[in-house]
Formats: sequence, structure tokens, C-alpha cells
Amino acid sequence: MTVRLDQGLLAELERMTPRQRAEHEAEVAQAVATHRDMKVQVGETLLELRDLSVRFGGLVALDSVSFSIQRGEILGLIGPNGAGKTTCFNAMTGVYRPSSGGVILEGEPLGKAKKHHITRRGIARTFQNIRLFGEMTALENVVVGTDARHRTGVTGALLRLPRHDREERTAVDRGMALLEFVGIADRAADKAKNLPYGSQRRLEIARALATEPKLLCLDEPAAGFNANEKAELMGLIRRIRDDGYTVLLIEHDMRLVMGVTDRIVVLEFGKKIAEGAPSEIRENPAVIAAYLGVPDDEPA
Ligand SMILES: Nc1ncnc2c1ncn2[C@@H]1O[C@H](COP(=O)(O)OP(=O)(O)OP(=O)(O)O)[C@@H](O)[C@H]1O
Repeated sequence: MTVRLDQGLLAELERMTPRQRAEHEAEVAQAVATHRDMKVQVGETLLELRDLSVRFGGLVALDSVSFSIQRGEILGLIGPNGAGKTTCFNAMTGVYRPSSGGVILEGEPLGKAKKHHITRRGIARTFQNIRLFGEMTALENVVVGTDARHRTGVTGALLRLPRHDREERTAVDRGMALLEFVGIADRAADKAKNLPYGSQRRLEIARALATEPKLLCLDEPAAGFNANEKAELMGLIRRIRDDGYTVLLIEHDMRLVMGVTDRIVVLEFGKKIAEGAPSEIRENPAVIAAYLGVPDDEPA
């Protein structure tokens, strides 16, 4: 696939015949999904939290929580403020160490693996508060994300080994494909800090996808979005799943969660209080009680 950095990309897409457009989209989808493992079975357990507890001094943020994530699903993780959702992400990505219990990825415990090893093993995340490199362009932010996968490393880059050149070209091509996939290819050459808020959120997702994750964890990706942006985000999350990724979604907006997830796990005060299909969760008395009186964007 040829890299296009010019601002006229969208105009060019508009000029394409439906057939050219379909071919182009297939090329982008292929580049985005290049490294996903086609042999994996959708529906197998990808990740398991087994009796996971995280304590901060006397505060029990997670109390023996167990659930699993199946390959190819979109799992929602919901609960009132302070329920332990972000702590779950942090324990799964090596930010916090479990006080007891653990996280098992593809049958192997994460143990004491460091953050970058966990990224390499296939877990990527976005943050509640956007964390981009503001002075770098959108494309550079995504290409940096691919570094976790590169084998030549810094020495190879300094010596400009042939493999590094090859990897850089691949990373740039894939980066452009990812920007197009999330809908911001026309802003590839803009500094991240100059992008509108919604585009920054999309860029965070592209950057996380650049690490070729088996599991993509999204922490409140719709925060600050209007209804249109939320609807577009739902479409994007579905396309990510359809492209072979598994998604774990923390989100307060009930309409979005109910509309996009296959299953939902509910936490309250650090404990799992329910797990099931959106239709079951909506009717679950414990869940309704947990949310009573809690202000929410758009109640279910
Ligand atoms: N590093 C920390 N040190 C001390 N307490 C913490 C730390 N991180 C989280 N907590 C506490 O653990 C509990 C769970 O917090 P967490 O951020 O996981 O909740 P949450 O469900 O993500 O909430 P929100 O929806 O408000 O983001 C809270 O009581 C919080 O104050």
C-alpha cells in the first residue's frame, strides 16, 4: 500500500468509483489486520481475571474479582464511580500489582510482567485522560505505537540496518492505514495537540491498535462526545471487533454500552455484582440498585 500524506486524500477518495473505493477499503482493512492471528478460534478464552484483588493500604479497590474475556467479543465493564473499573485495567496492564489472585492471558499468568512486556504480549489500552505526544504529528504518534513490535530496536535504527528501514516503511504504511481506519487520515501531518478533541480520542485508539493487540482496552472513549460522535464511535468499535480484535470497554454511557457490547460485567465497591448479556444486565435488580441515584449521561 502506498503512503499518502497529503491533505487531498479525502477528496481523492470522493473521486473514486464505488469499485475503486471498495478495493481501497479492502486494502486498508488488510493493512490494519495484517498481523492478527488468523488461526485463533473466536469464542476461546483470551484473558481471565482469577480472584483478582487490589488493595491500597486499607482500601480494597478490587475484591476477588473473576471473569473472562472471549476472543472476538466486545465486553463492557461498568459500575458506579469508584467501583474499580480503571483499577482492573491497571492490574491487567502492569500498572498495579495484584494483592492476590492474578491475570491470565492465553493460558499464561502475567505474573510480574512489566508494562512494555504486557504490551508485547498483546494488551493495549487507551486512557480516560488522553495521553498523546502533543508535539508529534498524528502519524508519528501511531508509528511510535508500532515500536513495541519492532525487533531491530534502537541500535538497528542508529546503524540503519536494512531490516530497520523495512520495518519503518511497514510501520508508516500501517500507521496511515490505521489513521484512515479511525477516520483521521487527512490530519496525518498535523501535530496531535492541534487536532480537535474527538480526533485526539480516535488517534489514541489508532495508536493502541498500532501495537497489534490481541485485546484492546478502551477507558471511557466517549467521554465528552456528543450524540453524533457517540454513534460514530459505536460504529468504529464494531469495525475494530469485525477486524478480528477483542475489545474491553469501560464506559459510563449506558446507551452506548448496551448498544455495542456482547456481554457486560458489572462492578460495585470492588466486587463483581453481575455478568451477562446487555438485555439481562438491564433487568438485573442488583445492577438497577447499584445505579439508583447515580447521575448518568443517558440512563438505560
Ligand atoms: N493509586 C491509588 N491509590 C489509592 N486509591 C486508589 C488508587 N487508584 C484507585 N484508587 C481507589 O480505588 C477505588 C476504585 O477506583 P477506580 O479508579 O478503579 O474506579 P472506577 O470504577 O474506574 O471509577 P470511575 O468511574 O470514577 O473512573 C476508588 O476508591 C479509588 O479512589
